[in-house]
Amino acid sequence: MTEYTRKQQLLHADNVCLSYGHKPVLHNINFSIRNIVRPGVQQGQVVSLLGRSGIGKTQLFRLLAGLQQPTSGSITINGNKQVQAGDMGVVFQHYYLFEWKTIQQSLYMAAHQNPAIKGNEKAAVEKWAADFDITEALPCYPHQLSGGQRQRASIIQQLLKGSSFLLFDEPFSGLDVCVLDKVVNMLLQVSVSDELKTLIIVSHDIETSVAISDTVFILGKEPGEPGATIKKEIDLIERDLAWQKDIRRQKAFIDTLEEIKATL
Ligand SMILES: Nc1ncnc2c1ncn2[C@@H]1O[C@H](COP(=O)(O)OP(=O)(O)OP(=O)(O)O)[C@@H](O)[C@H]1O
Repeated sequence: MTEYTRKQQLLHADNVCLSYGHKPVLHNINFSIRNIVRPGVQQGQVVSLLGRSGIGKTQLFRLLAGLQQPTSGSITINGNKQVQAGDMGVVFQHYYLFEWKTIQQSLYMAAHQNPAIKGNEKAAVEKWAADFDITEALPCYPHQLSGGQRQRASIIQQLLKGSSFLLFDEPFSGLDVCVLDKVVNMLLQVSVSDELKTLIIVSHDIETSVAISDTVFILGKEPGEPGATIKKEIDLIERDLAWQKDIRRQKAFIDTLEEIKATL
């Protein structure tokens, strides 16, 4: 069993509800993300929020990103700070990039927003571009890139801004198997780049999400309930399913997928 402790609370959703008029969408959402500490290992957090289509994932994503306010309840980060737009690096499903700027220009712009790399913006852009194999794409405009390259550029853009939270909307959808592997490795690399870095993945791809996460939250709703809520939290570290290569063939992994499908 991997040795680890969950330390201070990095993000806390407290009784979050969201309604549109009389239509409740999210109801009493409660969960926390804590800092994982492993002796001798630099380790960030990778959390997945899973749920079936139409359950409210996008709405919760928008609340977490601070793009929308809950009808009641609160989402706080780093102690007691109410989350606001800009607090989290947000990687949207369609990888928004400035179409009129080259990738290099967009990445420099992101780097200039991060005081921690002031004076070293060029080196930082070049490093991430090399690490994620898009050096050749730097002089190109977004429309000249493949979907996978756009996605990597978009992730680097958020990384350069230096936010401790990165929020991903369906990062695995529409990718072929080879690119999917690259993206998974990239996310894992990002998650260990800083102990306090937290990746939150909102997805309906159960298998890939479970394969790279340490914790899974399942959003669900029973008939008659006023909105979707967190039905289950699965600690994948406790089950010895986190940070493992070739986990997908293990029985415990397959059983966990079945358990999640039954909860959705
Ligand atoms: N502006 C709005 N007004 C009223 N209802 C809305 C509004 N936006 C979203 N909804 C409702 O909120 C619910 C959840 O939608 P949401 O897009 O979050 O689902 P989802 O889990 O992301 O689905 P998918 O996986 O299919 O994208 C749906 O019933 C949707 O109709």
